[in-house]
Amino acid sequence: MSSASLLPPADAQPPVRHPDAPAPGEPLGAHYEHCFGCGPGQPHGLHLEARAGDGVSLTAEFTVQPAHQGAPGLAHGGVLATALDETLGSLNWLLRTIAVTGRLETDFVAPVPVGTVLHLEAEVTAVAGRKIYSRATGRIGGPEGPVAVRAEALFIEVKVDHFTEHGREQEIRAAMSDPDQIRRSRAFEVNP
Ligand SMILES: CCCCCCCC(=O)SCCNC(=O)CCNC(=O)[C@H](O)C(C)(C)COP(=O)(O)OP(=O)(O)OC[C@H]1O[C@@H](n2cnc3c(N)ncnc32)[C@H](O)[C@@H]1OP(=O)(O)O
Repeated sequence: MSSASLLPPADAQPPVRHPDAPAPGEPLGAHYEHCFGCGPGQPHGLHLEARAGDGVSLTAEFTVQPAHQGAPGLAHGGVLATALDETLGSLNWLLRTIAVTGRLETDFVAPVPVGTVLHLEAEVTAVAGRKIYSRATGRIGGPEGPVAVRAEALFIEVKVDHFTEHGREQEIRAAMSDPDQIRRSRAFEVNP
């Protein structure tokens, strides 16, 4: 049961897939080398890999590593919430909207053992002004496997200044000076 702030208002609109969004089945790639959710440069990160789906939806996979434990042999709940947050956040790339998580509500349905491949699917359900409503499900072992986690979220559209004003200067400078234009833009999720 989600809280009232996650219910789209009456004037909400269906999401619109950006014409330049990656085709269904295409990997989205990491948006930032050092992102804990998807970055290849984080040794203990989730290394979550997302692929575009139809409309404003996607699928993602995350393999639970020993570094992600909470209890012996079981994934930490906060790590699972991170996987959901990352998956839901990646949807905004299909809208080409820069947005951050305002609210994330998670149901932990079943424990997730280390070694599990968590198969996630997510979709944007509605957009109302700067507010983007979305939901995700994570299943154990395969896309049709048993449900382990579910989430609903509200992302809020922001300007790139959100990152440049609040982030630490040394990382901002490094990301800004990346010669790869797409990587540089995606670090801040800016429309390249
Ligand atoms: C590919 C990328 C993958 C990335 C995946 C990971 C994504 C993340 O984890 S992002 C990091 C975590 N999130 C953050 O750090 C965000 C921190 N929070 C903030 O910076 C601000 O609170 C921010 C930007 C969300 C909203 O502030 P601001 O821009 O001043 O907007 P504000 O006017 O307060 O709110 C706008 C609307 O959203 C609503 N809203 C804002 N926050 C919430 C909330 N927590 N719950 C419900 N509604 C909210 C407001 O009620 C308001 O609604 P309305 O327009 O109907 O009045």
